[in-house]
Amino acid sequence: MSSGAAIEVGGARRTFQSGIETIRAVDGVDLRVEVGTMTCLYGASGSGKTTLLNLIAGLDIADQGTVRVAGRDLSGTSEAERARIRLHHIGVVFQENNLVHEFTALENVVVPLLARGASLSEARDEAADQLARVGIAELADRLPREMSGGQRQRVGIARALAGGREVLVADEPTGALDSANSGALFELVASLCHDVGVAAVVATHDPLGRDRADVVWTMVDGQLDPT
Ligand SMILES: Nc1ncnc2c1ncn2[C@@H]1O[C@H](COP(=O)(O)OP(=O)(O)OP(=O)(O)O)[C@@H](O)[C@H]1O
Repeated sequence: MSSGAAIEVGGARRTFQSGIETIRAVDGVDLRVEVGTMTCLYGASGSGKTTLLNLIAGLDIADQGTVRVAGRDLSGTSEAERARIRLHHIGVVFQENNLVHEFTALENVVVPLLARGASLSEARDEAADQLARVGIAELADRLPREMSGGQRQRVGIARALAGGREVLVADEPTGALDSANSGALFELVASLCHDVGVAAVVATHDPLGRDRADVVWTMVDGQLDPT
């Protein structure tokens, strides 16, 4: 397995203007996430976790500093270019899994593979492999509403990593799960990092996530404190 940094954030700042108030949501963050490791961002509500994850996922751009993900510098890139980088390298999972309700588990995972140019049969084969990797091969033909919250999040992770994306960005992925399902989901993310070489950064309030992570940072007022 290769080593090195999958994510390198240097001196990143993101401010928001709210009336006359300037909010420093991310205030000079340096963060390095190695290939094959899980990093947990812990911290109170409003401390800046989502804003930082959005910078790493290329959903937003830093006002200052650099954000390099999978060897690409996201600063100064257009939205279209960042969408292309996400399609190939960065999978994103949210608290609400954003699955397409009318599609089966397999079809949800097929979608990004088709967008990357795979044929339908290649995409179906790979999607089945991805579902097996997250432990729900037998649920391939179920609709999201026919699955538990934990199973739906597993489909979300399979979709996020489909096509060999090497970086996983997860924002409160267990926010809607009970503790048994949360523990199992964090365990899955850790094993994808350690066994497959994914680099994951996970924002959570859940101590179970902190327990599974290789590296834990606490975010306070837009800054990172080592834990
Ligand atoms: N688009 C925006 N416009 C103005 N302020 C924003 C915007 N996005 C975030 N903020 C502010 O930036 C700060 C950090 O918010 P952020 O959502 O990153 O925190 P968080 O740690 O993810 O919180 P939570 O755990 O509740 O999701 C907060 O003060 C928030 O109100």
